[in-house]
Parts: sequence; structure tokens; C-alpha cells
Amino acid sequence: EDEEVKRSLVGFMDKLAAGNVGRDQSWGWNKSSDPCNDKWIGVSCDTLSKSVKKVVLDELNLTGVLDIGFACKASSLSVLSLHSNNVVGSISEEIGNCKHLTHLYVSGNQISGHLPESLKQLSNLKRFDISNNNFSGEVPDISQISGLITFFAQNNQLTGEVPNLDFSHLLQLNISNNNFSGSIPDVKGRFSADSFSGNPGLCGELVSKPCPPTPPSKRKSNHSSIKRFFIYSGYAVLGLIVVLFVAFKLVSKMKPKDDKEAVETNTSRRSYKTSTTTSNESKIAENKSEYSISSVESGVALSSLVVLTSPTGQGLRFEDLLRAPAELLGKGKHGSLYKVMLDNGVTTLAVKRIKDWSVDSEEFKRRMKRLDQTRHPSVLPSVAYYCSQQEKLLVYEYQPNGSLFRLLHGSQSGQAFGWESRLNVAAIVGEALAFMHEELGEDGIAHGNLKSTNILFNQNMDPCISEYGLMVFQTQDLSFDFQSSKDALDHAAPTYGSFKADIYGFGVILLELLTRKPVHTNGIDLARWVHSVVTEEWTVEVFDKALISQGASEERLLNLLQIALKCINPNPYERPNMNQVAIKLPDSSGVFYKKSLLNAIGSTIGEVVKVDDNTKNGLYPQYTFNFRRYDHFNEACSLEKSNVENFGKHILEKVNTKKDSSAIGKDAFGPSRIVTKHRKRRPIWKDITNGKNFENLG
Ligand SMILES: Nc1ncnc2c1ncn2[C@@H]1O[C@H](COP(=O)(O)OP(=O)(O)OP(=O)(O)O)[C@@H](O)[C@H]1O
Repeated sequence: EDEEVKRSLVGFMDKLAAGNVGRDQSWGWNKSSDPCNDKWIGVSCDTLSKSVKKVVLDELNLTGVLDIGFACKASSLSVLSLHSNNVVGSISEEIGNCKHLTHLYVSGNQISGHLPESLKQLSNLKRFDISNNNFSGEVPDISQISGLITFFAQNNQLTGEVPNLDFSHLLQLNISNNNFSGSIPDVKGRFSADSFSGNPGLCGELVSKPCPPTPPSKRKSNHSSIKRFFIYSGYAVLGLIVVLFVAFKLVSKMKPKDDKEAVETNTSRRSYKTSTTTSNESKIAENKSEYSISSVESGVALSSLVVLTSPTGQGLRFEDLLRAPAELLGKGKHGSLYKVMLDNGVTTLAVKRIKDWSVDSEEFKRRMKRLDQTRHPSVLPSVAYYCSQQEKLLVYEYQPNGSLFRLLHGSQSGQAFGWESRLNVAAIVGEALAFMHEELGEDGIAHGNLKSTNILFNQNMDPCISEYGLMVFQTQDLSFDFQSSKDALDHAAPTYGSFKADIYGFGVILLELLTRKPVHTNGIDLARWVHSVVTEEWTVEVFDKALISQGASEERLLNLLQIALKCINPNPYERPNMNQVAIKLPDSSGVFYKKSLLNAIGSTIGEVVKVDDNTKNGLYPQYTFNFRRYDHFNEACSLEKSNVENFGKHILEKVNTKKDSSAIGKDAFGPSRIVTKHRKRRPIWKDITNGKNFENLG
């Protein structure tokens, strides 16, 4: 780091740790050493630029004063985390200098004062947690930070209206126990009353407290329109009741006949039965398929397919599934998996049939509902499910590019799966898992069966976690390394074991990425093998030789190995939680950022006409663009590198060498705009999930 930054950081720590008896030499943070080369405690650096990227000083009993100004002298700082210390002071306007900040975590301290206006300038901010402090005053308008996904500010003394946030993109919100007042805005059905409770001045439907009527002066002008509105609504409601009544009568008359026809037309293939258990109304409400079906195995009439909110499932009926040809993809420990191509010739689904499910039907339905509400772009959502006493079926979108297991250990395992790609998989999966654990911690829903066959690649070769929440961890499933802690876990809540088993599973995935060795070979367990090699100080031996020959830095390999070893600690109580793991992983947002920027450039200047998916060979995809705006310039430009900025320059060079500026037109972008215009805009989850729809970015 450069001298000035180093001095500021030392100043930052001196203030923060003032009077901290626990601080010793081993922490670093002094002028005679370097934060990156000498590994100051809590500091992570960018390996190329050797500049400070993350400062994580959680639970260190720090009791001094926070001086953000000093910290933000490290201009590439992306994560600042001071969870659970006893730090005082305030967040000053100088935080605006932390332009690259993506995560700000200061919860559980004694920080007070107003939030600075310059927060608005943190356009890269994704997660913001100031909960459990003494902040007061109003929250500045940060609605422009569209990449913000977490906003936690509970248990402070904040006042004014509910912060103006981009609710359609925010994934986590908690502003409970403050002094906010006024009406709760439309949160797009994404948050419940819990996010707002403990603010006596708040009103609105969500907190079941009607807002006071608008003052008479305002009301008067609206009076006649309100009156008219009520009169017409009255008529409308009356009309609707009549229509529903008639429809109900008609449907109940026609229904037995319809079902009979259905049974008759389908008996040649499978046997269908009408449901006598559910009323028509509840069928509509639960979005169930039209037909109920007898169990595939036993022929007993049971409940029907429940279609969830994912767009792929809309209109899906059980009979569509049964009519379609199914190909058995594999039989795992917990059931079989079928690839099902629907009649429409477009939709391909993967149907998991679970046997011996240890959870009762009610619990299963509760899980499915919670999982449907908890979306992350890198977690494959279930499209629909079927639940009977005898069996459960889970429907997912089919993912065409196989699993991480196949990529690492499949038949073409000779092919390159580069270091950067492996780091990206680790980062994306780690962040997604941390998100799910945080969201579903209270519901006790962990993945339960995390392994490389459950990490799938979608059509863009982005990894996603599949089958989240389907299994409940049982101590008899413990692998060798768990045995020593079996007793301890037997006495802990089962859900605790599930979350800790996920951490273990993630650690094993990291080991697979680092070693390219399967989890079990000839009776040898990968985790045990790595442990034994590391304790005998043959550490370098564990790494995949291909990584070393590709020039992966030993330091980064060792860092990732350290994380993996913590995750597979035989004692589950000593394993970190997923948030602690994710924060240590390389930053995955860069991956999303590059991808969406590519798409942004594409949609602005032309069309992506071809994508060569080289990812299987360990390369980035190659995009070929046709320029829309520059008609005379109708050549394609391709990009082989991951480096988007070079790509921007490359396009501009081409445009500029044409020297025919009149043909480019008035609205052509100036040289810096293609790159910088989109640079400020971080991708939002929706952009990432729907890779083709990037118009808004333009
Ligand atoms: N949605 C999907 N799209 C494409 N392939 C999938 C999908 N889900 C699973 N697969 C693949 O199908 C194969 C069989 O899956 P299955 O879940 O039955 O096996 P498993 O994960 O090895 O075992 P289990 O989950 O029962 O412990 C695996 O190789 C898996 O990667």
C-alpha cells in the first residue's frame, strides 16, 4: 500500500483500538509494516494491485472511536466490517470517499449521530447493516443505490419517514425498533410487519394500523371524487358477487362431466382420479393443477400438483408431466431424477422423486412455501411440487450444462477448468449459501445435502445451487469426519446440525475445486486425505497440478485451502458460519458486473449475435456483436477476454479509426461514455437472473 494510505490505516486502528488491552504485535497495523505483505489482522488485499480491499474486524472487543475518514483513504476498500465491538463515534461525511464500498457492517456497537448525506454517493453499496447502535435523525435518500440488497438499521433511534429505498430490488429489510413515523410505502409484498415493528409512529395495512385521514383541507378537494369512487366500487363489488355466484353454479353442474371425460381420455396412458377433498375455491387460491391424480405408485387418490411462482411453472398441470417422455438421469441416495420434455417442445424440466422423506407433509409444504418466497439468482427455485404420504415430486427447470461434479470429474476431465473460473464458482456459491442461511436461519431450513452434484450450470454457465432445503440432516448421515461430534450434534437442535453440515459440504466443494479429486475414491475420504497431507506439511501436494501450471498464485491457493479447512473442522461448533466464510472469499460481484456490463454494452450499441460458450474449456464466453448504430460499420467484433474495459476501448478504437464522425451521428457515445456510463450502475438481481433482458441498463 502506498505510504499515505498506510499512515491513515494506522491512525484508523489507533483510534479504534484506543485502550484495547487485547491488541498485540501480531495484529500488525503499524507504520513499520505493510498491510498486504505483512498480513495485518483483518485485512485482505487485491492480489494484483496489492491494495487494501477488505477490513474485517468483527468481535475484537474494540472500544475506541470510529474514524471512517481514515479508513476511506484506502480508496479501493470494498468491505468494512466491525460487527459486535464496542466502538463509539459516528459515520462522517467522509464515507463518500469510499467509492468502492460494497459491504458496510457496523452492527452491535455504540455508534451515534446522524447518517451522512454522502451515503448517496456509495453507488456500489450492496449490503448495509447499522443495526444495534445509537443512530438518530433521518435516513438520507439513498433510493438511487439500486444495487442495494440488504438494509438493516433495527434497534437505533432513527426518525422521519421510512427510508426511500428501491423496494423492488431490496432483498432484506429491517428497520424495526426505531422512531420512524408516517405511512409505510408499497414494499411490493416483499417484506412483512416484522421489518417495521416497534416504530409506534408508523401506520398502514402492513402493521394493521390505519393511517389517520388526510387533513380536511386536502380532503375537501378530493371529496366528490372519493364519493364517486365508493359508489362505483359498490356497484363493481355487487356485480362481481353475482358473476361469481353464477359461475360457481355453472362449474359445480359441469364439473363431474368434465372430470369423467378427462378420466376417459387419459386412461389409456395413466389413471386419473377426481379430487373430492378440495373445494373449487381453494383450488384456485392454491394455484393447483386442474386435475388431481392417483399416486404414481399406489393408485390411491391424493392431492395434486402445486405450482409455485416461478414463471416456468405457470399453467403446468400434472397430466402434462405424466404425458411427457421422461428419461432417468440418475438415482441418488435420496431418490431418482428424471429429465422431462413437455409437449410444447420448449420446456425441459427436471423432476426429482424423493423416497423415504423424513419430514411430514405439512412441514414439507411449509418449507416449499418459504423457499418459494426466498429467491436468490444463484439458487435454482422449484417450479412446482407434488406431495403425498407415499412420495414427493419436485419440479425444477432442467439445467443444460451439467453439474460441478461432472465438470471436475466427468469423462472430459482432461479439459481445463481454470483457476479464475473455479474461484468464481466458490464465490458465487458461497455468497448464495450465505444469503439463504441468513434468510432461512430462523425457519431452520438449510440445504441439507450440499455437494458438487447439486451445483449446476445454467445456459450461461453460471453456477447455481439446486435442491436447496429438500433434505433434513440426520446424524446417521455423518461422514467419517463427523463421527467424533455425533454425540454433540445428537443433543443439539436438528436444524443446527443441518446448517453446520452445509458448511462442511461447502468446505468439501472447495476441496474438490482445489484438488480436483472426487470426494470418495477407493475408500479414501477427500477431507481426511487433505487433513493428513496438511498435517504432514506436504500442503502443496494437495493442489490440482493443472492450477499450479496455469500460474495460480500459491498464496491464493493456500488462502482458499485455509477457508476449506475451517469449514470441514471435525467439530461442527468450531466451523464458521456462512457469512464469515463468504466475506473471506474472492469478490463474486465482479463476475456479475462484467457479465451485465457486457450485456449493457451489447444492448446499447448493437446486438449480441453469437455467444460461443467456451466456459467448459475454462475460458470466458466469446460474444460477437453487430453494431446497430453505426450502419456503415457493419463488422462484428468479438471479445475473448474477460476484461470489459478493454472491450470498451476496443470498440471505441474501432469507431474512432473510422474517422467519419458524421456517420456516427449526434447521439453516438463519446469515447469515455460506453465504459463509464454503465460503470456506476451495479447489476441488480433481476438483471442477473434474466440475462437477456438488459434494456433498462441502456
Ligand atoms: N435441474 C437439473 N437439471 C439438470 N441436471 C440435474 C438437475 N438436477 C439434478 N441434475 C443432475 O442429475 C443427476 C442425478 O441427480 P440426483 O439429485 O438424483 O443425484 P444426486 O445429487 O447425486 O443424489 P441425491 O441428491 O439423491 O443425494 C445428477 O448428476 C445431477 O447433477
